Amino acid sequence: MTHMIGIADDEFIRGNIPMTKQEIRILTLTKAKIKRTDTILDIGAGTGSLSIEAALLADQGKVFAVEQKVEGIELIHKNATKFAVENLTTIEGAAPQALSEIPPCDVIFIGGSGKYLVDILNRCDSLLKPDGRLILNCITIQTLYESIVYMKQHSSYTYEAIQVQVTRLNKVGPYDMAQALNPIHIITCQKNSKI
Ligand SMILES: C[S@@+](CC[C@H](N)C(=O)[O-])C[C@H]1O[C@@H](n2cnc3c(N)ncnc32)[C@H](O)[C@@H]1O
Repeated sequence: MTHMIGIADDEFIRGNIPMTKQEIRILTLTKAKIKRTDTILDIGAGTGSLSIEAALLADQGKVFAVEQKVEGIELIHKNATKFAVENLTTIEGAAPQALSEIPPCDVIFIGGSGKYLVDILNRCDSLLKPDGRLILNCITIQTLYESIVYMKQHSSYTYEAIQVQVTRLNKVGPYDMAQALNPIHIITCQKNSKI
């Protein structure tokens, strides 16, 4: 059965690793246009919330979840077990070095890159199939800027970007109080097969 995206945040097992929130996850997965047989790479997979939903959508494909923190890897394993996901492989280590064994991909997510963004983008460029999609979730302005500059310098891509800032109404006693989540930029990059 096709997975309906939008698992609630509190359904995931969480620790001290920042997790992509439900509303951002929904948008990110929608932009990726995942097909059931896709091979997907999630760089900076954190708790695995995005990887898990991607794996449920690509139930006849594969997801590779790359995360540099041991706690994240443990959380991804726990969440994969909780959601009965069997088509997900974790890779512990920092990109781009940790990407040496990844096969060609239909979809790549970058949710964390540290100081290595351009090297990671170069490696992703060699991994992404023609017509593949690369989706960046940018928390910092530097990641946003470097990614846009990279895409402008590489004519094999077209891209669009949005800024999203979600405010949830949380229950506080008898009240519903607005509580803002961090703004984020989502860049959707499409690799063209014809240039
Ligand atoms: C905002 S979190 C990602 C959240 C994740 N999408 C989720 O749903 O839980 C960013 C993650 O990227 C990881 N990270 C940062 N740079 C990395 C790199 N170069 N290679 C692998 N992981 C990296 C961090 O350890 C962190 O867990």
